[in-house]
Formats: sequence, structure tokens, C-alpha cells
Amino acid sequence: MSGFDLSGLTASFGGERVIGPLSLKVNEGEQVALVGKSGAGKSTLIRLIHERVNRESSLVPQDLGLVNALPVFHNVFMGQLDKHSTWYNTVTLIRPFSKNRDEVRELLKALGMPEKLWLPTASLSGGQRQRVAIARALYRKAPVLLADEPISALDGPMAHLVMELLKERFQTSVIALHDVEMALKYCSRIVGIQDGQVALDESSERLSATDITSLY
Ligand SMILES: Nc1ncnc2c1ncn2[C@@H]1O[C@H](COP(=O)(O)OP(=O)(O)OP(=O)(O)O)[C@@H](O)[C@H]1O
Repeated sequence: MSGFDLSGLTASFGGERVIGPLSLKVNEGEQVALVGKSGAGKSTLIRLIHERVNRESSLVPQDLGLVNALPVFHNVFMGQLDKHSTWYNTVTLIRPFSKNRDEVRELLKALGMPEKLWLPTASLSGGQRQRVAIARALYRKAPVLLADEPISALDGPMAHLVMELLKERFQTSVIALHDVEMALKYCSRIVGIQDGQVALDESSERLSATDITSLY
């Protein structure tokens, strides 16, 4: 599976509906940007999609979900934990196999931080930590990328590099983005969320940044 077709997506907190009910169909090969003001429901929608698509997806959550005490290598390797036996994962914790070491080093190189491979993740900057979560998603190589503000802590050139890389490595993606210009540049479709509902769903080619500002 690469695309997905979900319906009946709903979420409530304390009895208050914050998402849906809504449906979202994403075709294989589409890069969907979720845009909308803070609190509109983008993160909740990403979480709902992940619950349904789960193992078929590579997730970059907004809180990154890193294990600070472990080196960068192990955090990236976690992207493939469920693809190996317990024995393999236990050995990797103590003495990683050269094949995996090389693969992870290559990914970190593509993300401009190969020298951080064995450093504890806690010692990294916010932008470096964000790139570790991105490397973990890339290492997972799932058919669908689900990413929640994956470039929020990156500087301009690095944000572009990461968006290029994500577009190149994932055929299908749903990415929550605050930056409307980046959404238009790197995503083929814009889905605007307002009060937990889809308020805009259009091809990027047919939109300009000002068309999207009405959501804010
Ligand atoms: N764990 C939670 N408990 C209570 N309310 C929550 C929880 N998570 C989200 N909400 C509420 O759900 C709504 C949608 O939140 P969500 O995080 O999905 O928005 P968002 O569009 O991703 O915002 P942002 O751009 O700031 O990340 C908000 O009103 C928020 O307060």
C-alpha cells in the first residue's frame, strides 16, 4: 500500500470535538501539505492517520520521540526495529553491525551531520535533533511519510535540503507545515485545516500563498 483512503476520522478532548468527522484520500505519488493556524488540528490529524496506516508509514512526530540517553546511531536504527529479530536488535544495541553503521552514517552525511553518529542524542542542538528524527524516518523506508512540522527548527538552506530529500525518498507523504511557501514549493497538494475540518483541498499549482492566508 502506498496511498490511503480514510474516512470517519474524529478526535475529541474533554468531550470537545477537535477533528472531524472527516475523510482523506491520498493517492500514491502525492505529497500533501497540511496547513492551517495553530490549534487547527494538524497534529491530531497526523496522529489519527498514523494510527490507521501505522507500519506502512515513516513518522516524524512534532515532539521527535528520541531516546536522549542513546547515541544518534541507535535512534536512527530504531526506524527499522520491527524489521529485525530481538536477537539482532539486542546485538545492535551493544555492537552495531557494519552494514547498519554504514547505512546510518550515509543518511547522516546526506543530512550534514555524519560526525554526530556516536554522540548521545541529548548533546545535540534542536535542529540536529530534528534531523535525527528525519534520519530515523528515512531509515524506516516506509511507503508513506507522515511528518509533523519536520523543518521547524532548521535554518533556510537546511530546511530546503531536508524537503528535497523527503520528496526524493518518499513517493507519498503528508506533512504538516507552518511555512506556506515551503508547502507550495515541495508539495503537490495543499489541504487546509480549519477548526478540525478540511477547509481547502487543492493542487499546489492552482494556489498562491495569498489563497492560503484566509485559513489564518
Ligand atoms: N492531549 C490533548 N489534550 C487536550 N487537548 C488537546 C490535546 N492535543 C490537542 N488538543 C487540542 O486539539 C486541538 C488541535 O490541536 P493540534 O495539536 O492538532 O493542532 P495543530 O494544528 O497541530 O497546532 P500547531 O500548529 O500549534 O501544532 C487544539 O485545540 C488543542 O488544544
